[in-house]
Amino acid sequence: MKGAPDQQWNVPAGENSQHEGGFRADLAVTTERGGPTYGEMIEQVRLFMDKVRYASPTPALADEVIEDLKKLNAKLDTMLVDEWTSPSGTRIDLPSRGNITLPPYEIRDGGPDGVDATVTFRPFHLGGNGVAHGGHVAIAFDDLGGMAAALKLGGVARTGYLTVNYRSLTPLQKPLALRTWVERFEGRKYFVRGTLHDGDRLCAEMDALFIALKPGQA
Ligand SMILES: CCCCCCCC(=O)SCCNC(=O)CCNC(=O)[C@H](O)C(C)(C)COP(=O)(O)OP(=O)(O)OC[C@H]1O[C@@H](n2cnc3c(N)ncnc32)[C@H](O)[C@@H]1OP(=O)(O)O
Repeated sequence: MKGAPDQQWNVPAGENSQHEGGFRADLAVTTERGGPTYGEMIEQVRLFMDKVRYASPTPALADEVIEDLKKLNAKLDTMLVDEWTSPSGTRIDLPSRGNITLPPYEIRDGGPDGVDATVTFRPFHLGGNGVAHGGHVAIAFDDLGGMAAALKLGGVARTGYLTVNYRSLTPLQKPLALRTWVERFEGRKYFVRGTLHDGDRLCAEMDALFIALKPGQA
């Protein structure tokens, strides 16, 4: 499983990194932080969200779950770190780099020519009538579009705009092919395109602008 290409997609920051203080380029990428079972922990949280989305608990069960969750939250409270050193988002060996907030994806291939990923929307990504919520599709495009821009420019970029055209329904619980690539760039402006396919069927397309950040820019 891979949450980022082998090739480095973020610029390593040195002592005098220009990005220090901004939207940092030097994410502390690691496959060790959080330990060997961190991925399983994230998976269990996703599974819990799947259950919550569809569960109709009795009042007694809801109270029980609340008490259990309070205990778990109190445990994690003792281990909070800043966003730059949290395993969530920096574990490149895990789906979506271990980022609990993203739809889980795996990178099949990635470089300056683009990103080729497999994304699987979960039951909790339900929009309605058994298919994915459009907002979750946009999140997947945003992250993987940003990755394509980062790989092309060798730095970090923020989304200027992002348009999704929803061409057909996006299924849940099925590996889908998501591709993003830089179509062209002008100075700091990177025009990124993307597609999401279920087999041969086009589910959605992305047209986005990512803007390379200036040194120190947030
Ligand atoms: C691998 C992990 C990847 C993760 C990727 C995740 C990406 C994200 O989700 S980032 C979060 C969402 N985005 C944001 O919050 C960005 C909010 N906006 C901003 O911070 C700023 O507007 C920012 C940084 C994008 C650009 O500001 P700034 O650096 O001052 O650039 P600015 O001079 O205004 O614009 C640069 C060029 O882009 C153009 N531009 C800027 N915004 C837009 C826009 N929305 N539409 C069209 N053109 C735009 C400008 O017209 C200008 O063009 P030109 O050089 O031809 O005159």
